[in-house]
Amino acid sequence: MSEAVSRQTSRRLYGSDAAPERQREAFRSGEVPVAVYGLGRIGLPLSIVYASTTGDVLAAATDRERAREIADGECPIAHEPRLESLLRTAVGADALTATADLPTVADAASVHVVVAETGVRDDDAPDLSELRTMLRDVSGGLDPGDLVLVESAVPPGTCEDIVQPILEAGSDLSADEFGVAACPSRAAPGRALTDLRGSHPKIVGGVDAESARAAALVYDELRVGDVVTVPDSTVAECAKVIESAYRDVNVALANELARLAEELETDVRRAIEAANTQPHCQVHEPGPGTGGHALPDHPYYFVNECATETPLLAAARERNESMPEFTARTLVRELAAADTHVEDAVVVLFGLSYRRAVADARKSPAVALGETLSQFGATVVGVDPLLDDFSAFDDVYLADLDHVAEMDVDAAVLVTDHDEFEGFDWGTFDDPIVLLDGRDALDPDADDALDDHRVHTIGRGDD
Ligand SMILES: NC(=O)C1=CN([C@@H]2O[C@H](COP(=O)(O)OP(=O)(O)OC[C@H]3O[C@@H](n4cnc5c(N)ncnc54)[C@H](O)[C@@H]3O)[C@@H](O)[C@H]2O)C=CC1
Ligand SMILES: CC(=O)N[C@@H]1[C@@H](OP(=O)(O)OP(=O)(O)OC[C@H]2O[C@@H](n3ccc(=O)[nH]c3=O)[C@H](O)[C@@H]2O)O[C@H](C(=O)O)[C@@H](O)[C@@H]1O
Repeated sequence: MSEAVSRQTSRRLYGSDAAPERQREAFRSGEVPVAVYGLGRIGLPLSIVYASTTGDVLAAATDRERAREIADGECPIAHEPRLESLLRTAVGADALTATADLPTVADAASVHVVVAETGVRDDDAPDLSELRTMLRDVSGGLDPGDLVLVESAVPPGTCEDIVQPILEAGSDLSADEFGVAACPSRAAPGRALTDLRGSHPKIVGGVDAESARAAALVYDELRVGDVVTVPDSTVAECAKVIESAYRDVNVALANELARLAEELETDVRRAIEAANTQPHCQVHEPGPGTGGHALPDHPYYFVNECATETPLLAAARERNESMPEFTARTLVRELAAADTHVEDAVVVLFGLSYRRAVADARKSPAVALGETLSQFGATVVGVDPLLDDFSAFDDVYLADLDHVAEMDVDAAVLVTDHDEFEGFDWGTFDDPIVLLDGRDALDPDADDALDDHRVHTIGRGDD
């Protein structure tokens, strides 16, 4: 094969007959044009990891405003360490080109990384609408030898049954002319760049062996962590869903055990900690519920998409989804013990995001908790120093942390234990309040300011 053709094939990885080292060199040098579609919580950090590896990535957003913002080096994602500075560096070095011109991007790239939001709809059926649209955009510019890497979390079988057919239909190519691999992101918000660089292995599964080979080469160059190549794309998709389902079941176990604390009149949290000193026992932590993009959604990829019954996964979902109401009813009981009726109560929710250190209220337990307490007649106030989008909280008044102590408060619930609450002076409330700790974040023995308040911790039946 002539040098020109060989160099041409080194622009493309899927089916390339260039020597593997030549392919790696072509990828690292930016000769293999890469596009990342979807510049959100995962896609934007990922595009920066690509930019720092290849020196030239096309970052494709649907939203022209977001593309302009990123092209100007402005970072739309908060609370991701180093993201803002690395974005400015990548844009300044012309290593990252942000655009909303999707057809041009799709034509230019030969590695297409798709990071569309996925999840389930209100009826808990998979919602792949954003991914389908993104794939149609990609298919318009797909060429023989291109490789599509699906980073989104999707139901098992998606790459074979949905991704490939959409790409074939939109490109007039046959499935054996391009590669598709499931490469589900395992990054956690708040540490996305660290995780994307390789804090744990990257799972890769191709619709065929050549897709898997090319995808593994890309991630081996991109990351310091190991690449785990599994037999096919469905196995990779399944692994991601299993991770979330395992965590959901484990948290559901912790929450179910926590509900026993009152009856047993014991410290179930401490008992879990003691049980976990056994290497085969790793029960997670009880809390007021489970939010985010994974635990509330991914188990339904099995429960609602498989004909085979999965009662354990369904039960875990039910247990975790009922924790906000359990938390609300526990608060009503504690208020009554303090001679306060919930209808007369002003209740402050500390932490509205779905977990600590993130600014994201997606399916946060605080949403259901606020709604339930409002239905019980309470006046509910929310405080979250990280969050900037409060659109999920219809029934909740918002307050700043600095002003909440000036309010006439009857109760407070620690829903999400942001670090920003650690220095809060609980002594600034004029009168004793009911204080429900959903995250075992308070320490009455160490903090005298708590002495005047009626403190109860979910999972503790002896406090
Ligand atoms: N957020 C998280 O904690 C994690 C999410 N994931 C998975 O990563 C995937 C993406 O999640 P997020 O980044 O949180 O979603 P996101 O909603 O923050 O980002 C998706 C982005 O894609 C853009 N977009 C939609 N259609 C597009 C198109 N046709 N072309 C270009 N851009 C388009 C949207 O405007 C948005 O900015 C999901 O499958 C999720 O399950 C995986 C690990 C962690
Ligand atoms: C298997 C796994 O650890 N998945 C991670 C998870 O991250 P995510 O940001 O959703 O946070 P998380 O720590 O799982 O917490 C989810 C929810 O569950 C709650 N939670 C979590 C752990 C626990 O012991 N108790 C508990 O109540 C959290 O408060 C939160 O409301 O989901 C991410 C995702 O896929 O969206 C994934 O990339 C991350 O690696």
